[in-house]
Amino acid sequence: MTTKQISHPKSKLWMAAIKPPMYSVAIMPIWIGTAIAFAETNIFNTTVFITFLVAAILILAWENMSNDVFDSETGIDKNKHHSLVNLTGKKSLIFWLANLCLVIGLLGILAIATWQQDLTVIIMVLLACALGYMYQGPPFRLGYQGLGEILCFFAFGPLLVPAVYYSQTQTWSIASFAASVIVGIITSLILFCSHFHQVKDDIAAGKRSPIVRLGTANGAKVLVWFTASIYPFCLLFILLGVFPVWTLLSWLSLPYAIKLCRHVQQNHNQPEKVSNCKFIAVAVHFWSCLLLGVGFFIG
Ligand SMILES: C/C(=C\COP(=O)(O)OP(=O)(O)O)CCC[C@H](C)CCC[C@H](C)CCCC(C)C
Ligand SMILES: O=C(O)C1=CC(=O)c2ccccc2C1=O
Repeated sequence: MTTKQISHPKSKLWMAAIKPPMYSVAIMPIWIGTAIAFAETNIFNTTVFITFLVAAILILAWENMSNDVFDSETGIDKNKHHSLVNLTGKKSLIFWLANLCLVIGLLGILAIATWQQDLTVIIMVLLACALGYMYQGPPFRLGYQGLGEILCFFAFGPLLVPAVYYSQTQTWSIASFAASVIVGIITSLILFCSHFHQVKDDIAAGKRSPIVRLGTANGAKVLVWFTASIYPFCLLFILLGVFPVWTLLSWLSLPYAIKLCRHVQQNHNQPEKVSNCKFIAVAVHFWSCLLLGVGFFIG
């Protein structure tokens, strides 16, 4: 009985620390880049697809583990019980595990570059990783200046999606750049949502997140505009003939987008209630990206 009572919250903390749903932000750009490549060229290289997928998951694991390590140094995570460093008490173990994930992930991308005899993909992924480091690592810590969303947009959007397309085809595509704008915006929205419940801790640690800068009420308004923007963007790309009409399927994610905006508007200043909004944003990301890729496939 006692073991059960203690072990349940502990396992919940571990799940919160590992955050499995968050890994869809690494998977979906690979899906979309590959779907566009297949739709436009009929090329699908399974080995490259699986290698990129596993590498992306490992690189995101590095980003998240090293985030807990770097945040433990600034004191911002002192109340975050689900930080891997706080959970294990072993900062250097987490640091080296993170680096191991990064090295294996980058070796996967290097393998793709070697098969292709072309450094383009590894250079683009290295640039994305550099942005990921600058978000949280010393001496930059740009996330503390409120610049994380811009880095996130470029890393997961215009760097990653065209890199995936290139890994399949060794050419460029306007559609992959257009799709990368949508993927970049939705991924940055997840990061934006993750700040609403942390205002107090962020201010105490000197982190000027966008929500600290704007206030939670204005942040909720900005969220609505950016969330809404992805749907007209999709329509615009269809009207311009860049996307097939079937990509309108991504509009089926609208109920999640509406749920997200309503939830944040109602609870923006109540940390316990708003804290789950980043997972609603993950659902918007998942469904809109999945259906966008399906639209390319059918189209
Ligand atoms: C670690 C990230 C957010 C956590 O932020 P925060 O410290 O506010 O959260 P906690 O409260 O949980 O401490 C994500 C940061 C994203 C970053 C700006 C860009 C990452 C780039 C990737 C490493 C590139 C990935 C490429 C790959 C998938 C091939
Ligand atoms: O823990 C988080 O809050 C986030 C983790 C993460 O990997 C990620 C990736 C891309 C955008 C946002 C986020 C997070 O917010």
